[in-house]
Amino acid sequence: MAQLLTKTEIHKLANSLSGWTVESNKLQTLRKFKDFVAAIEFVNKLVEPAESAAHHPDIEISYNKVKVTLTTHDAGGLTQEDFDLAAIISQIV
Ligand SMILES: C[C@H](O)[C@H](O)[C@H]1CNC2=NC(N)=NC(=O)C2=N1
Repeated sequence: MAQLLTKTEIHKLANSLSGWTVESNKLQTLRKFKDFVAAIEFVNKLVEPAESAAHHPDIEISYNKVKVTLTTHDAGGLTQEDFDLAAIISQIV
């Protein structure tokens, strides 16, 4: 299982990642699309990278907005796996 990152490591990694905030041991990003269909299309694009990494985002959909939250449930906080997946998700349009 991936190891929990220290606060210093989290701070450093978060600084090199744009568009994400760190909220109580979670990484979060909010993406906005033209409509619900476009939001769902984005969510569908998260499936392959999540399955490949065996690491899965928590997802909230509200009409045209998608909130993606990353945390490592097994470890009880943020690990390198969350930052790796965040970097991949950032590339998805
Ligand atoms: C066995 C399996 O790989 C684990 O349970 C994985 C699956 N996906 C996961 N995703 C996330 N976000 N956190 C986890 O701890 C986690 N655990």
